[in-house]
Amino acid sequence: MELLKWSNQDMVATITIERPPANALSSSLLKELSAVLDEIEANDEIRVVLLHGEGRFFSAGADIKEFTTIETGEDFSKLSIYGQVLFERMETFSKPIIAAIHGAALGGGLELAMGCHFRLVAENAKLGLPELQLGLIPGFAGTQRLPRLVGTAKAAEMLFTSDPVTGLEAVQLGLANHAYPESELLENAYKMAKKIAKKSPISLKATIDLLNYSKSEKYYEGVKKEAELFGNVFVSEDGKEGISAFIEKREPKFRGK
Ligand SMILES: C/C=C/C(=O)SCCNC(=O)CCNC(=O)[C@H](O)C(C)(C)COP(=O)(O)OP(=O)(O)OC[C@H]1O[C@@H](n2cnc3c(N)ncnc32)[C@H](O)[C@@H]1OP(=O)(O)O
Repeated sequence: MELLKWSNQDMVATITIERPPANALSSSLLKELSAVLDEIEANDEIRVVLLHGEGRFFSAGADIKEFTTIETGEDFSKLSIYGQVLFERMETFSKPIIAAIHGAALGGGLELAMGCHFRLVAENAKLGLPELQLGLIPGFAGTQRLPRLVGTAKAAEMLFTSDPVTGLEAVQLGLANHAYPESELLENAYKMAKKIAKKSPISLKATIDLLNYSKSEKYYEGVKKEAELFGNVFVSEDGKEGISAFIEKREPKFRGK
């Protein structure tokens, strides 16, 4: 593994995202994550998974620079489906997965965290789905998971404005379970993971299976539609403008085309 490392101690697997400077989720990183999940799934000594990021951020989202190498709307839809399927696998995984978020979880980074069973955050972390700032929309099921966690109106505000919430606000909204000073986040996350690891893996798996029944058919229809529209927005002029503006570090000018 080049972009992730993982270790196993006390029946807790800790996965660390290591892709400086922003832990952006390139397609290779997503493939590595899938391979790590295969290994963890097959390892009976692991009962809980803790996911966090090395460096300044948990993850600043999908790799915006890689977007410039993708040409067709169909290929963007394929990328969207790849992330959706991977994060669905996490939410339906046989072992609990906890995200420990410091710095920022933005765009695909927050979508990755929302694919975990719950989130623990640093008080000053920033969590948001800023894709509309890029002339795009979320594509890794964020449009469906965010409203389930924070309600439709707050999700609409976060999406329309692109403004992130802090770790403390995320707890008030139900997006995260607990907030800690950044220096104490990992220690507390690990403590909770070890507590969960003492439970029977059979009842943990059964609980995860049952929690997933709270997702309706509409949820899955929404995820499918998201992938289709994700492809559409990328081939719009505004989508190209938003990505160029990010790379050139300037404000985008959207024209509705
Ligand atoms: C399906 C999923 C879709 C998506 O996820 S779309 C992406 C959604 N995410 C975003 O829009 C977040 C974009 N990033 C930011 O807003 C900011 O960055 C941060 C708030 C994370 C950090 O800001 P600051 O502290 O001022 O640092 P900095 O100079 O902007 O970033 C440091 C370096 O990291 C690169 N970077 C940041 N985010 C991404 C990204 N998502 N993809 C690729 N590169 C990224 C930058 O470009 C820069 O790099 P350099 O030093 O070479 O200029």
